[in-house]
Amino acid sequence: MSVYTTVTQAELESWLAQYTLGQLVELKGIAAGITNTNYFVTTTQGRYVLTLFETLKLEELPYYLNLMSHLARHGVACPAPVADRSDRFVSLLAGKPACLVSCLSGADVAAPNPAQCRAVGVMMADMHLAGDTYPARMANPRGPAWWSATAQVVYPHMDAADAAMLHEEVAFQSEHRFDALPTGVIHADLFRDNVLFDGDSVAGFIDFYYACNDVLAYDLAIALNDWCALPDGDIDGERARAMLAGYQSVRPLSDAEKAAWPVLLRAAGLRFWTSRLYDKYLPQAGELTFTKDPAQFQRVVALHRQRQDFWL
Ligand SMILES: Nc1ncnc2c1ncn2[C@@H]1O[C@H](COP(=O)(O)OP(=O)(O)O)[C@@H](O)[C@H]1O
Ligand SMILES: N[C@@H](CCOP(=O)(O)O)C(=O)O
Repeated sequence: MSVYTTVTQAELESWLAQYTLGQLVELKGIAAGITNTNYFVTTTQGRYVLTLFETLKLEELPYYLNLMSHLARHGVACPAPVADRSDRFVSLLAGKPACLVSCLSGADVAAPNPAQCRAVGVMMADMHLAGDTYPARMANPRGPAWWSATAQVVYPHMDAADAAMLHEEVAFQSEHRFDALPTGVIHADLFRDNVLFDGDSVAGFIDFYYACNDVLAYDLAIALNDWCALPDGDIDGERARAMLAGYQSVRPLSDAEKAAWPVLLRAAGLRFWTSRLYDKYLPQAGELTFTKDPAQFQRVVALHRQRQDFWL
């Protein structure tokens, strides 16, 4: 469940008085999600999603909410934050930073087809182009410095062979620099549970709270490792080619990005292998970790190490 903070009707009514959204009709908790508390909020003016941030602080939120607003204004399918009468996207509710965003239609897809993978590729490229005019900057909090430090913390909990492989991957990535590749705003966590679909059309990307400035093709590698993965960690070539073709129909990859692609796929696998290991061995109180199997990403990385064809 993902209602960590309970909001009463009365609390919400009083908070909603800061907005021009009419009267509260319904407040309903959302079961899905891991990090934050989410509710569907219906008012006499429409339907919204209320998020109470459980870990991010008030002063950290403008980067993400202004980004979503920027992307939505540029035609990217994503929730648009709603401003209150003081023109703020975020303020405290029940002691937590809280915001309202537009409610999207659609649902996430557990077993995507090639057409859906292509549509995600197209929308990601649109998002990368739209992000070009977003002025704020955010370093990637889950970059090489983070995975190197986190690996040190998890090694003692791991089987010796697995720890050796993790060590090799961290060392391998440290030998590669991506300074010459195009950078910009990336989502950085565009997994299947962060995209809503209406049929084969993207209804919206959600959960932008890992968004940051980093290598654009790395974002595509993160998405491909999840959207195109088979249960054994191998990649379904048909879905991978569809996602890459969709992306490149809007933003063709440069020769330098293509040359870096195999290393980026391993970097994307390493990032989530490491975070899942950390969550498994050092779970935070109240955190839901049962769906996040580190072995899936270890297999993804192991297979990328042996691969010759990268679908380009
Ligand atoms: N703007 C939105 N429109 C419709 N549904 C949404 C929206 N934002 C979130 N949801 C629903 O809430 C669920 C949890 O949201 P998510 O951002 O993934 O939460 P968390 O940050 O806790 O992981 C999603 O799976 C989706 O069903
Ligand atoms: N999509 C990720 C979860 C988000 O990353 P984390 O660093 O918060 O664990 C996954 O499926 O592992």
